[in-house]
Amino acid sequence: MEQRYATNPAQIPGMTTEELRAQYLVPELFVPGEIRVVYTHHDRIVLGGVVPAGAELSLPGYPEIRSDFFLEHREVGIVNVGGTGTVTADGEVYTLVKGACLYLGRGIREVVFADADAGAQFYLFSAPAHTSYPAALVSPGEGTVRELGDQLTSNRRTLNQYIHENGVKSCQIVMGVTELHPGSMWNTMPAHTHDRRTECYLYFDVPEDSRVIHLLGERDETRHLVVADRQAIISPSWSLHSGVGTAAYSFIWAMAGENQSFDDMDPAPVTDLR
Ligand SMILES: O=C(O)C(=O)C[C@H](O)C(=O)CO
Ligand SMILES: [Zn+2]
Repeated sequence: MEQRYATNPAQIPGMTTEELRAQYLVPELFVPGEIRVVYTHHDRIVLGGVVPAGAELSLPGYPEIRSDFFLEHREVGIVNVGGTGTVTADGEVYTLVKGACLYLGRGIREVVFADADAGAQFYLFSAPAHTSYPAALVSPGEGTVRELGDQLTSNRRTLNQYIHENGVKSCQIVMGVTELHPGSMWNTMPAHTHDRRTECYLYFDVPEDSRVIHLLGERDETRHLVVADRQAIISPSWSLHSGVGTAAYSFIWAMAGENQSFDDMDPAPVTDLR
């Protein structure tokens, strides 16, 4: 399991592009036939990518988390960004079409990923959990839907909240998917921070010849990362997180930390950005 230690905003001004990418970009989570996981010490989140590629892949209990099985002390949100696939949790089979979200709580011993048709690609966001909430599957578009932004400011988008205070219950995880409308490129602008939670984005459905320019850092000391399809970003609590694509795209956002209030944001007005 790759380890990413926690960082401090004072490190940002001295970092090269390569150093920024090494800390905050997760470039290759989706590898055929593999389960890849990255552990960030920001709120002890584990990000993962699972590509069964015709096989059955079982989630192991990694030595780094000193647990007999992965969900012994954790919970996980899973979104499929590929073809239809199945997740079997202690014998219960869940079928996830593209965009569906599955929550699995603390205590589930065995989690097995497989294709239903072909080409399933599961994204995992896991955080420490103090208790067990029931497993729940949400179909795409069946969470709490919010229409945000405006075509005039190139940020018209549909935000789907899946795991959240008024939806699927969890200990810490808040998770959903935002889809940019055709012709809209900006996400999360005006930007914000939430010093109480770490947030990670997984950009997907980014066309092969397009990129998302993702902004990070404090509002008066921003930097950018150039992000390709199915690459993830770790955004510490002190960092804003916003992006503009060279074409429309979607992204999975997921958070863990002090509270689960989606609207608990510290706004970063455009005119404050440097
Ligand atoms: O499109 C958006 O705006 C988002 O999806 C924002 C993220 O959900 C977020 O940053 C929540 O804190
Ligand atoms: Zn946010």
